[in-house]
Amino acid sequence: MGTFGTFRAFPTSEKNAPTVRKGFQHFLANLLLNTMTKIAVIYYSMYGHVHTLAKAAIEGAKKVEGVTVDVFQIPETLPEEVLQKMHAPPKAEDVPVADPKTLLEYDGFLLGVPTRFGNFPAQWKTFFDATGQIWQSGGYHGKFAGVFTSTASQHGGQESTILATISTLAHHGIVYVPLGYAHSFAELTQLNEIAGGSPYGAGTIAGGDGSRQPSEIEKKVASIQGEQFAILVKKATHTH
Ligand SMILES: Cc1cc2nc3c(=O)[nH]c(=O)nc-3n(C[C@H](O)[C@H](O)[C@H](O)COP(=O)(O)O)c2cc1C
Repeated sequence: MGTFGTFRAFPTSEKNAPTVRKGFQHFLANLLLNTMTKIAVIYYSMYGHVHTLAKAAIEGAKKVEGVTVDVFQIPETLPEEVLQKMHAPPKAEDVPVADPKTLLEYDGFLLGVPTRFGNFPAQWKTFFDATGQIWQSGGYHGKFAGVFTSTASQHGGQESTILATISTLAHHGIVYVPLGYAHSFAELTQLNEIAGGSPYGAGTIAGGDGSRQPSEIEKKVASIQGEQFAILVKKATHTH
């Protein structure tokens, strides 16, 4: 290690060779990572529905070569006592909690946003409200975001919840990426069964008591959204 023909790239000795080798491997890994498109799937989920859609979106995004996908959850703002009264199960332990600064490293975000009165929840609002400094410095400017959602009822905010996020994205200069119909026409227009989702983004319908789980169609749409979002962000950010 350290020599290429007669050229000595690193002043290595037998003793420091392993350290130099490790450093070089680290350098190569970083170089590779910098050529990758980085996507973060960030969600808030009180009862697990949005988390399930997030997993499907991750699966879709991971199909795209040259893309890395990380997952984060939005910090809870409600006290444990209130969560218990709301019958909220414990949060996923294997998903790190998002910090606004962490997101600076990513090219695109897929946001999982369950509805609250057709709008986004206070947990998401609190997270966005802590991004003032990043907003001032334009830290998120030019990044991309897609949004998926969950509602209790069929018409309780599948579209409006996603539309409500757009003002925040606009202020940050984040480019909103809709799902559209091109790759999910059959799923979004079928009338054989009740399903969430719209051209604005994937969605699930949880039911009034939260007992309905994301259906196969809804998970498929979330996966399509993840994949198409990853393809677009990759195209937009790594053109060389
Ligand atoms: C305060 C509050 C307001 C809600 N508002 C609506 C609403 O306007 N429309 C609707 O369909 N569901 C509404 N819901 C139901 C949630 O959207 C539903 O519990 C959520 O989508 C489930 O996703 P999760 O399991 O990922 O938390 C509301 C729930 C709460 C707690």
